[in-house]
Amino acid sequence: MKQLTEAILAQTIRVRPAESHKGTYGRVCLIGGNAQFGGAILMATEASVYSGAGLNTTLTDPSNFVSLHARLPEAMVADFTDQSALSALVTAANTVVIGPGLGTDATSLDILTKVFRLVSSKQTLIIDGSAITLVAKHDLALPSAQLVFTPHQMEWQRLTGIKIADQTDDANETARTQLMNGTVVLKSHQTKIYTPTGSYLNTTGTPAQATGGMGDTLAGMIAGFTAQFTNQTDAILAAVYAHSDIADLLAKRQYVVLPTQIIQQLPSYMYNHQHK
Ligand SMILES: NC(=O)C1=CN([C@@H]2O[C@H](COP(=O)(O)OP(=O)(O)OC[C@H]3O[C@@H](n4cnc5c(N)ncnc54)[C@H](O)[C@@H]3O)[C@@H](O)[C@H]2O)[C@@H](O)CC1
Ligand SMILES: Nc1ncnc2c1ncn2[C@@H]1O[C@H](COP(=O)(O)OP(=O)(O)O)[C@@H](O)[C@H]1O
Ligand SMILES: [Mg+2]
Repeated sequence: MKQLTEAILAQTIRVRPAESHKGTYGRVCLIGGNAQFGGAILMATEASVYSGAGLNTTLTDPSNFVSLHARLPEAMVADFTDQSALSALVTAANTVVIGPGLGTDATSLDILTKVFRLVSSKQTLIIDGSAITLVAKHDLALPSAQLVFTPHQMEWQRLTGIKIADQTDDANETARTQLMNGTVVLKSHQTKIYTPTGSYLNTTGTPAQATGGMGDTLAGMIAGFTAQFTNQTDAILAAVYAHSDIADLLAKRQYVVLPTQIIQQLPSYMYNHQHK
């Protein structure tokens, strides 16, 4: 297993060409946030916007529209039960993220299965939070897209049946290949990333990050990075590294680091780590 270092940032985050526009930096479609978990999709969306994705649209429960717009006028919104909006927005996206705060009821399952039918092989699909639990519970067939699963250890246990104590590198890599030809970001105090081209250990991170919404924020960052940077594996690795590196920087002076504080740091952090 290779260790991730700061080199992944310069390898991934490029100086922006002058001759470019919002369309150059990708379209992200984020799906989640039921009436109970609006904060999750709000943080994921904010992380994608602040990572620099060119256009961001959030499909969520309408009860979240006002709060989302009040915090984040840059993002567009649509009702996640509106079939024609879902269809148009998912098919137009470069990167789709589904799951933060989606919930696991019949409506959530219906949305997830529709999204699985809509995505195609050129798109990156990030499956997080409730969407992972739904795939596990209903044994859903996976679509042909560039798949990225972002489970924490309990979600990985649900998905693979491997108990947390038995989640060794060999078992995890075997389970990844059985599941799909995609990437697994297995989140814990030492996050590991299993990709078709190798496995990586994240070397950044702090217990100051152990608070609700931290993974929702990572899912949004992975969306923002994959939408605008060409190499999808590097984009995932750079997002994982940056998410926890920013937390480490803040934790030098803070007992707890909030997901929204990490998001606020993204534009300056990326400015400091961009490369020609
Ligand atoms: N503000 C919000 O709206 C929030 C919404 N959330 C959403 O709530 C839904 C349920 O997700 P949860 O993860 O809370 O619930 P889950 O029931 O999926 O998992 C949490 C359980 O897993 C256990 N666990 C074991 N190892 C763990 C590890 N390494 N990391 C994290 N948990 C571990 C925890 O102790 C806990 O009992 C998701 O859709 C998620 O996106 C959460 O992100 C919390 C914040
Ligand atoms: N003790 C810790 N050390 C380092 N990182 C942590 C620690 N606890 C949690 N994290 C990170 O916080 C995030 C938690 O993700 P997740 O459990 O999905 O949160 P949520 O669903 O509440 O948003 C992951 O990126 C994980 O690596
Ligand atoms: Mg989560």
